[in-house]
Amino acid sequence: MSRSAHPAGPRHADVLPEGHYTAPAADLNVLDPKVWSRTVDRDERGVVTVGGIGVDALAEEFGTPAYFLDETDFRARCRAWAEAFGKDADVFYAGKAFLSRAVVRWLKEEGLNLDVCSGGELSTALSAGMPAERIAFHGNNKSEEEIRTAVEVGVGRIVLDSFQEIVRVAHIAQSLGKRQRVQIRVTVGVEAHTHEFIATAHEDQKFGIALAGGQAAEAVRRALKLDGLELIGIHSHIGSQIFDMAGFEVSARRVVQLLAEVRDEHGVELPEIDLGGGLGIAYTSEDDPREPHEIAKALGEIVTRECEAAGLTTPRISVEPGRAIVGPTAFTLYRVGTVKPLEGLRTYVSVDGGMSDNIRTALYDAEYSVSLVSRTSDAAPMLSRVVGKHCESGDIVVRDAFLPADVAPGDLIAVPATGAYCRSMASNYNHALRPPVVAVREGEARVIVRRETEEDLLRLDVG
Ligand SMILES: Cc1ncc(COP(=O)(O)O)c(C=O)c1O
Ligand SMILES: N[C@@H](CCCC[NH3+])C(=O)O
Repeated sequence: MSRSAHPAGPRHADVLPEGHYTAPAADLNVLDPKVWSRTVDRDERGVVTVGGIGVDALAEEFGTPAYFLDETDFRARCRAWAEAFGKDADVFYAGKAFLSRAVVRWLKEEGLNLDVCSGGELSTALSAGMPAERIAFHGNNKSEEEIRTAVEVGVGRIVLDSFQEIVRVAHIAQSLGKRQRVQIRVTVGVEAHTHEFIATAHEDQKFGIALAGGQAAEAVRRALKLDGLELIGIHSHIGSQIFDMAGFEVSARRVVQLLAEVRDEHGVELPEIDLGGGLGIAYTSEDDPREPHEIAKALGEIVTRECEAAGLTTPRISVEPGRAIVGPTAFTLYRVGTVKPLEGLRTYVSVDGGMSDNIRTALYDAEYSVSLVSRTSDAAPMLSRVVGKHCESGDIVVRDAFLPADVAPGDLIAVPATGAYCRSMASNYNHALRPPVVAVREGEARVIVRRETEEDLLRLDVG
């Protein structure tokens, strides 16, 4: 993501401070459809609406801060992924991005499968009626209890992450008189172009078993020998928020090479490969994500080509998009509190949430956009930093963005593209109450995850 300093000075700065920010849009009132979900608009009063409901009414009914999730957009994205990959492939929504029972029901209705990575996600999925065979269970350190539950309920696949886990899952399955379908997660040695904390295919990190040095081949050797396991394929996930397809292509090629080695050594053609998730979304107008059909085409072609070259039957492909489905479907609505202009620097616009509802800016230096949504404004663009109310100077929601210079206490501002990894990574820092998630669809809004209350926090504190 390239950013350049804008030549024109904002209201409070004759000389622009250092920072990475895009030039303000020609009209700050215009909402870029790249970063806003599909039913977002402005009404005749200038108030932003989602699913036909104004944010003023939403703030009044549900309070702020709150996440508003555009269900129409979520379902459309599920369908786009399912259609792009077609009947010969499987799409597993990665629940870590955001999971609730309503989401599980939507996934089920739209024909998607689900990737879970903890006992908690598994029980949410099951309690909302996701059939176990449509669930993949991930994790680098699944507990014995989690494995036992997953095997007992009959999840469609467990993705094995280490040599120890191969044995652990085999023993548990055997003790339950079952044969568990499994994939082995390999690290293909790709340096994905993303933040270091969310890249997962290089060798020096905790996930998977390296292809390098024949370790993955050894893992296959061991898994094939164990009665409790039915090895159905190889899994690779190279990281998250990735735009460049090159990493996925290298990964696909290396996974197919392993399938060919397995065929040569064992006479077995593993029927599936999973290329993970990680597809990037637009957080600002400068980001240009790929559409699901482009991704499906690129991955399908590379796998088919490599398999033909190796004389293999093309395996069934699966993918695990999380962010690319839910990320763009929600925005966080905040009420502006203190507005503090710092002469020669920028204006700090404080909101009633912060790093407790969006840790991504602090954790990954993530970039977000922000708009004034309770009204339009013709005021000049003002270089702003949207900050929260936590006792921490790094409590930044949007590092550098332009808001109209007349933004004032009481205004509503919204940060788009917060559907993924915001509510799911939310915390109670400073005893903040985690905000609700409100689903909006065709003129109706309903809470799908309620706001935490002080009683919730006090109940955990058992003295
Ligand atoms: C194994 C696996 N699958 C899928 C995902 C989902 O990634 P994303 O939300 O970037 O699509 C992740 C997270 O990075 C993951 O670790
Ligand atoms: N939580 C990260 C991505 C990690 C994805 C899961 N392996 C984010 O917000 O971008």
